[in-house]
Amino acid sequence: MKKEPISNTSIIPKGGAARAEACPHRNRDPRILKNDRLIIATRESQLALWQAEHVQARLRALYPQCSVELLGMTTRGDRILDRTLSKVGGKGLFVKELETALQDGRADLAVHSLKDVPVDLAPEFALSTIMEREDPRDALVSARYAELADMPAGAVIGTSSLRRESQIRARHPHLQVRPLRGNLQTRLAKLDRGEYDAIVLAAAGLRRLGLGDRIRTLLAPEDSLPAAGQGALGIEIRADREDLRAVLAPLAHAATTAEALAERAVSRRLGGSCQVPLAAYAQAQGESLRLRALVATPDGARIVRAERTGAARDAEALGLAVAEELLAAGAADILAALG
Ligand SMILES: NCc1[nH]cc(CCC(=O)O)c1CC(=O)O
Repeated sequence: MKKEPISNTSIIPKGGAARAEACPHRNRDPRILKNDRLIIATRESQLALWQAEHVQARLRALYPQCSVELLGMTTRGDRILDRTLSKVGGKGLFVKELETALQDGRADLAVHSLKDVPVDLAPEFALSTIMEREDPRDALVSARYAELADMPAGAVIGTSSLRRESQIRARHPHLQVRPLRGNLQTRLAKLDRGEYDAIVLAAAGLRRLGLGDRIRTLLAPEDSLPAAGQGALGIEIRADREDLRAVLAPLAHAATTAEALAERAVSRRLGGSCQVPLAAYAQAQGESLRLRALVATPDGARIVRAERTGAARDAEALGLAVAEELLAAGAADILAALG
């Protein structure tokens, strides 16, 4: 296999000189944080930077004495722009370089779109914190069409997500689905150049970048069930950094955490690779959690769905139960056929 060049990294200067004081917790408990400086590893796409800066701002507000800086990195997933990611190795592509920075101590935490975090991390890493979710739905972006149902036969719709593609093909078999890659700005530019009649993107990314006005329609979960973790941010640390768990605890969001645990349990049980059109979407309401999931063939000819409501505190068990139901209802055959 060809060896990729090692990542180019840079400390991104932000908002003046770093302060050098010690970094106590609000309670001034010196055990809480060993260092006076926290470094956040992040990809350098605009969306990744927005997300890392969001975490940086939250941490600075919680710990004003502490210097919180970003370490920007380019991952393999960012460098491979010409191929559909599911064909070249899947989700780990966006995470690995950031994990290397955690491993060798160049960074303390990594901020990810939770959707891009593999369900099974290596044992030396931990998903310590799941933050409040943005709108988890998919969005239709188009200058020409307000609804998928308005698009005429042969119209071209862009997405490189097997999950989106199979659901579109199932309901709108007369449309042409063409691959669409690149960061958000690149994808929008391709649409604006007329390479597509419409594209489908996560609403969360568009909103975060102030591009919410590009959304024509939010797709209902019945039409485009979201991916596990879509719209949520996850913070990854080295599993042995107990000191950081308490530091990050105030950033966790209980309802999103329950939703994400249920959704990720479905992906884990079903093998969660990008090769399989798989969607899992949970909605917490008080103590209860409604979970919907599906597995499809890439052409959308078969879609197996399952839905259950359970207790939010048993989120992972709910995810497993829904996964078992999918398998029994035919997902096992679909997964076997995809190899
Ligand atoms: N797969 C890329 C990716 N990872 C996270 C987001 C959007 C933000 C989110 O879902 O949190 C996107 C873009 C997209 O799906 O349109």
